[in-house]
Amino acid sequence: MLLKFTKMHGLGNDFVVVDAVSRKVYFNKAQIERLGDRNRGIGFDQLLVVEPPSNPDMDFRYRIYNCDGSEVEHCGNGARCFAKFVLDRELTHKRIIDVETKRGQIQLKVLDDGQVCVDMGEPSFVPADLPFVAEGLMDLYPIDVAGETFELTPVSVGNPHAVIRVEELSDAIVERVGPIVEDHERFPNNVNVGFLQVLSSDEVNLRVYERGVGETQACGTGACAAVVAGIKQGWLAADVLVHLPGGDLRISWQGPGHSIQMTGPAEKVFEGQIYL
Ligand SMILES: N[C@H](CCC[C@H](N)C(=O)O)C(=O)O
Repeated sequence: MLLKFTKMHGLGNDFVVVDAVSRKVYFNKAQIERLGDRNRGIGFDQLLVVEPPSNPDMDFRYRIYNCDGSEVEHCGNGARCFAKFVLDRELTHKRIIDVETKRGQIQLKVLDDGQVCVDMGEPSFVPADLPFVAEGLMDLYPIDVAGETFELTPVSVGNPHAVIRVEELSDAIVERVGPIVEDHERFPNNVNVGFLQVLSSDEVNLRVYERGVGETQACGTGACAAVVAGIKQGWLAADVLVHLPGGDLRISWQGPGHSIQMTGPAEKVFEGQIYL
């Protein structure tokens, strides 16, 4: 089967996007891993599959797969690229788009400058919502990583995140600690690991070791998780500029009962086709 796709990225977090509205297409785990392989396939952090909605009140459904083939609940950078994709391909002419994902319903607004504002839904700090194995509710959760103790804030943005505040964002800590926490037994479904350096109450540096991928140049849900964790801990204000290796995201959260708002770019790189 000849598969047509669009290669896109959000701040260097890269995607292959497939239109499964015009023509149904399904992928098995092995196909996703091969397509995602940067040496033997196309290469991507995530595969995004755009489908018709199951709920008639929604405009689309889109499925998200990490390059290891695992299907996940939410993808912030992917949501922005999804919005650009469906407008570019004239699958819709709406600039406010309602979408079903595995985590639930989200709303995307395509702004006049081409940036996309995403209502990312409400976060949860309840360990069971990630899931994260914990004796009870705490502010910060100590976790043992190869004999060293780190304090983390568990956050669900629909997908699971462990946010660890650090004084310095060294390669060593991301490369050493990221893989161990991502696969830690206290996260039964694994976890995305964010390393947060607070510069001021409204500006941070962030690196994310993503579940099922490794470190990416940017992580939208990771930026959301880091900001709401910082607000919960009293480190951050309601509107934060997040510097990621691939660029900046603006994240806003007005507190419990409110959705997180994320605004950022979406870029198309090329269109291609490949035999599955
Ligand atoms: N690796 C994530 C999914 C992609 C998230 C990231 N690319 C984003 O922009 O939010 C997970 O397994 O939950």
